Amino acid sequence: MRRPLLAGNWKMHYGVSEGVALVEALSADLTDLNDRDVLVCPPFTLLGSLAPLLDGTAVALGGQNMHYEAKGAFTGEIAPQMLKELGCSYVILGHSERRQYFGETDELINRKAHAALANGLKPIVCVGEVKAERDSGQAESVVVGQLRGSLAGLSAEQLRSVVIAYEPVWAIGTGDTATPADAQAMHARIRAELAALSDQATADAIIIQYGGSVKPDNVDELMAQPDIDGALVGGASLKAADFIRIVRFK
Ligand SMILES: O=C[C@H](O)COP(=O)(O)O
Repeated sequence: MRRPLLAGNWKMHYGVSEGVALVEALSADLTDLNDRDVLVCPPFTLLGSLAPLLDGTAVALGGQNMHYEAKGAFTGEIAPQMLKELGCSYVILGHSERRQYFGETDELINRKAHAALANGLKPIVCVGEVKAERDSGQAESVVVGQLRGSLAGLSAEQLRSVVIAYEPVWAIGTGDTATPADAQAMHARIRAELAALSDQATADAIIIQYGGSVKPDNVDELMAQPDIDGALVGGASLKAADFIRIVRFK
């Protein structure tokens, strides 16, 4: 009943010509998808060039971050409606790189989540523990705390438009993936927490993506887990053939 969402987070990679070539390859191939959703989140500077190319295709467009205010003196920031105007339907919020390098807190991510929903953008709210937290047995409590903080004050109806991305930080860009069993266990814990924050029917409707070194050779096993509903893909989303294979998980 949940429709898988395969998303590519390009992070700070590619200029316009490389981005155009990548989305042309993706949209030319991914024409026959009727049981899954596909999303690319390029740098802000590419959105205006890529939006017209993706219009009418199966590939949706998203931002990698945004500010929660509608406008104002916030040098270097992007407002929700600026993403909407450029054709974005999703926005990644609270990616671990935003938390780690730019000091984003659950409280800030929560403000952004409310602003995204108020502006008709589906937030992909990222959570995940660092290695030391996993090694000391704190992974679940860290992730639950991030969920409670980032999703505070959202109604059940709003939660149905939220996507959660569980990304263990130690698995990002390292080639080290959580085992399918460990990932499934955390996804089930996340879903239980979503039910506690709303109700079971709402929790059962929410897409929970896994992220962290998802590749063509491990996607099938991850996607076979009952609570893994998609992937947030970094490195492997930069190559058309790899991302297409991930989207076409079996
Ligand atoms: O947003 C994507 C994640 O940070 C995963 O990145 P990765 O696939 O390069 O490990």
